[in-house]
Amino acid sequence: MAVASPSPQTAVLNPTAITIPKITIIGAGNVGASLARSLLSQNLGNVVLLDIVSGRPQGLALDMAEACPLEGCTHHILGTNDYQDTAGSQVIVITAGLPRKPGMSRDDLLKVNGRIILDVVAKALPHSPDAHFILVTNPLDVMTYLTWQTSGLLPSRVMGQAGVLDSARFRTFIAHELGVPPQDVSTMVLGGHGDLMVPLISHTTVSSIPLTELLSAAKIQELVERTRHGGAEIVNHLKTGGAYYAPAAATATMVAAILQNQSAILPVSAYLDGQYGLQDIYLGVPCHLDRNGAASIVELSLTANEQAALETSAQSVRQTLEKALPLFEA
Ligand SMILES: NC(=O)c1ccc[n+]([C@@H]2O[C@H](COP(=O)([O-])OP(=O)(O)OC[C@H]3O[C@@H](n4cnc5c(N)ncnc54)[C@H](O)[C@@H]3O)[C@@H](O)[C@H]2O)c1
Ligand SMILES: O=C(O)C[C@H](O)C(=O)O
Repeated sequence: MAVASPSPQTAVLNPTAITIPKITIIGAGNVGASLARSLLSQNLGNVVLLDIVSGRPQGLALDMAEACPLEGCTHHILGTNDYQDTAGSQVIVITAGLPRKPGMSRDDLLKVNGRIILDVVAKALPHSPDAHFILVTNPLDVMTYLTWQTSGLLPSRVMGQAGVLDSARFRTFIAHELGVPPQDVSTMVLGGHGDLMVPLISHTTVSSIPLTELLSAAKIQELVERTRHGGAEIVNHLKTGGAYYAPAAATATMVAAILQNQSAILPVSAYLDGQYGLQDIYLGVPCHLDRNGAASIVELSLTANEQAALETSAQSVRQTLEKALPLFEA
C-alpha cells in the first residue's frame, strides 16, 4: 500500500515550535505530590518531581501518569532523583524539607531546612539558570531570602508561597461564618508566614460589601486569630505533618500566574527594597505575577494599625533571618 505524503498543512506544522513549559518540584512529599497532581490536572506543563528518597518520586509519577488517561491531562510527569532531569525548567518549586509537629513553630525548622534548601538550590540552579524559584519550605520568608542570597538571582525571580494560602484560609473562615461562597470573599493577608501575619480588614469585602458592615469587630478578630494559627490548627489534627491540599492549590495559582503571564495581583513573599518602608527582607506583599516573576510590588494604602502590624511581623522575620545568616554563610 502506498504511503500518503503529508498534506500541505501537516508539512507546515513544526512540532518543535510548540514549547511546553517544564515545571520542577523538588520534594515529593505531601505538598510536592499534591502540587504535581494540581499542575497536571490544569495542564500547566510537563512536571518533574524530584526527591532525595529513591523510588518515591518514580512511584508517585507513574501513579499520576496512569490517572492521566482518565482525567484529561495531556502533559507528562517524570519522577527522578537526578537533577539532570530538571534541566531547562521555567519554574522550580521547592517543597523539600521537614514539616513541623504539634508544639513546634515554623522557625524551629530553621537549621535543618536551611541546610536542605542550600543543597537543593546549589544542585538545581546550574541546570535551569533561567528558572523562577518558588519556595514553600518553612520557615518560609527566611528560606526564600536564603535562596535569593545563595542563588545570586534577581529578587523578582525568587519568591515564596504563603499569602495566597493564608488569604484562602481567611476567605474560607469568613465564608463559613456568613454562609456565602468563598469566591465572594476578597481579601489579602500580608506579612511573614507566621503567627504575626496581617489579614487586611480594610481591604476585605464580601460581594463588594466591606466586612466591617457584616460582622462585629469581635467576630472579625476571632477569624483573624484563626487565620494566623491556621497552619497549626491542621498540624494539631494531623499530628505528623502539616497541611498540603490548600498549600498545593496556592502554589499552583502562582505557577499559573507566571507561566500564563497573567499579571495577577497575588500576595507573595517578595524582596522589599523600601516598599512599605521595609528594606532587605522577604515578606508577604501584593505583587503582579507574570512571566517576569514578582517584578512589580503593589503598595496598598494601609491603616496605621495595619502598617504597624506589618512592621511587627517584619521584625519577627528579621530576627529569624539574623539567626540564619551566620549559620549559612559560605
Ligand atoms: N509555605 C507554606 O504555605 C507551606 C505550606 C505547607 C507546608 N509547608 C512546608 O513545606 C515543607 C514540606 O512539607 P510536606 O508536608 O510536603 O513535608 P513531607 O515530609 O511530606 O515532604 C518533604 C519531602 O522533602 C524531601 N526531602 C528532604 N530533603 C530533601 C533534599 N535534600 N532533596 C530533595 N528532597 C528532599 C523528603 O524526602 C520528603 O519527601 C515543610 O517545610 C512545610 O513546613 C509550607
Ligand atoms: O503550618 C505549617 O507548619 C505548614 C504551613 O506553613 C501552613 O501554614 O499550613
